[in-house]
Amino acid sequence: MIASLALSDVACRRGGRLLFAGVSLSLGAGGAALISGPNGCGKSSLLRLVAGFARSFAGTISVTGRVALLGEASALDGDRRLASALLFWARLDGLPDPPARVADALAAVALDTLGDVPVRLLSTGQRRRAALARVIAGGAGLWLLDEPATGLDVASIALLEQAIARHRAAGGVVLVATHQPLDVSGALTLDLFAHQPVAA
Ligand SMILES: Nc1ncnc2c1ncn2[C@@H]1O[C@H](COP(=O)(O)OP(=O)(O)OP(=O)(O)O)[C@@H](O)[C@H]1O
Repeated sequence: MIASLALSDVACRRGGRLLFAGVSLSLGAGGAALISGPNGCGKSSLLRLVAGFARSFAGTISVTGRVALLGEASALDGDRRLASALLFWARLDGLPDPPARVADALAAVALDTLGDVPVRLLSTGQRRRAALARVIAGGAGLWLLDEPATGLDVASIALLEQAIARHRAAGGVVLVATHQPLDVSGALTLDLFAHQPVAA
């Protein structure tokens, strides 16, 4: 799996306000970083910059490999059955054997018995795990996970941590914005609060 991420002196401006500046980070194969900081300091905004959905105000961002963003919305069709909704995206990803990829991803998040259930009927935590299954099945090298543990029970948090560990062992890279402590061994930590601009 090919993946790397390098941020150099990145600054972000939203709504006319500088959120953070001077953010640098380098992650190679198997690397991980946990982004922390109070509400509104720009964690989600940083992930969106890396995903290419917005432009940084300053600095450079370089990404190698495909990127998957786990955000608030799962983008899974609520009317489709879970396995079918995942299959839709897995086919678009163009990787070999999409049904097997989906089955493996569902097993990884312990939703393998719910593949026939329409997405809209899933519970909050199950929907979050379904979104993670989509990331797992997609095979992207760089995972951008925005509050992936929100709504998850203890067992599901362990599954999330295992999925991250497996992804890194395969050479993947993970950038996680989280308020909750997660067991991600050897992860770098990035406290965005420390990068808030100093008032003039
Ligand atoms: N499109 C936008 N236009 C203007 N301001 C925005 C936009 N998107 C986000 N913001 C502002 O940028 C700031 C940072 O938001 P962001 O969602 O990145 O914070 P966060 O650190 O992820 O917060 P939380 O911990 O609450 O998830 C907030 O004040 C938000 O209102």
